[in-house]
Amino acid sequence: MHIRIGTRSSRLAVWQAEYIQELLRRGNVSSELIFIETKGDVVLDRSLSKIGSKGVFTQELEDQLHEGRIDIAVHSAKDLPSTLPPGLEIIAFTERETPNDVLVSRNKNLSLRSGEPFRIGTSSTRRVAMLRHYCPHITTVDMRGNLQTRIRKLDEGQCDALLLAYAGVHRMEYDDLIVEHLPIDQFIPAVGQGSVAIEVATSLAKPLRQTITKLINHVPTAACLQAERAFLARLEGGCSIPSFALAHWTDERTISLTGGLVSLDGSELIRETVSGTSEEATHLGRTLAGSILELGGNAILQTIREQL
Ligand SMILES: NCc1[nH]cc(CCC(=O)O)c1CC(=O)O
Repeated sequence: MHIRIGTRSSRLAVWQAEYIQELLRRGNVSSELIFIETKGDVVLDRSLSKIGSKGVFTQELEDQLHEGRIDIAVHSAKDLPSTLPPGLEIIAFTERETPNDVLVSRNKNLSLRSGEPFRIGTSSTRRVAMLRHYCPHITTVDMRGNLQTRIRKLDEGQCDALLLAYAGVHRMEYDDLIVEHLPIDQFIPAVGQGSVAIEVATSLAKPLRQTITKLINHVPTAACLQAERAFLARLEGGCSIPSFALAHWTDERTISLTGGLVSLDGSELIRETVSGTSEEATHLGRTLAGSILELGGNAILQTIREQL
């Protein structure tokens, strides 16, 4: 068995693809990497919400899946839209890395808790809105590009710190630059943060599919992501809306899902927690989205759509 893996060529994408190669190798499955550029890699002068929220980092890989030039596409689960195009599906999610966000800086004394004003580089609508909500003394600077590019911009003095997913910072071995771990009960991450997803064409041969799922899929993570992604799908939002959700799997096969929405100006933050069995994961996500929309989420989304 040999698998052609499609991946973007940023260092984080390659780390993820090589991690998948290693999981396959443990099951004696050989593989090769095929590098594919996406719009998100090429267009760096516009914010993601302006390029068009859906599939910015996934479209070109999906085209290659459809054409049968690659067997699987590897993505950060966070970058995958909540609804996939017809003919494609996700068959595995890797075990999730610690999901929180971290503050990255050359200045060890910086802290969001101190109340001191400083500038944070980020292009995430969620992070900007959450900072406005929890830390109004902070200024944000719009900043696109992969991790290496952002750290270069930090070093050039375009900002004093970056707000990033721990998963990516750790995988790129920038742990030394972490000056603060953000509290997970306030700064709830984006749906899927910290897990790697495997996307395939629904036509992929069954034995291949079963082997991949067996070697790569982490059942508790997959159940959590199913709940989180159902939440996101119901909000019909990609990365351009400031939504957040994180599910926890407890040993009794129970999932607890916390998530919500924050208005772009940070003035309103709506969040709720629901729990149920892992079999009801999709239902949990939809239920959470329903109550968030009712509790004021509809109005927040309406305002955002008018501004985009
Ligand atoms: N939006 C880009 C992106 N997609 C996945 C990660 C980090 C790794 C992960 O969450 O799997 C990042 C960078 C970041 O948000 O800091």
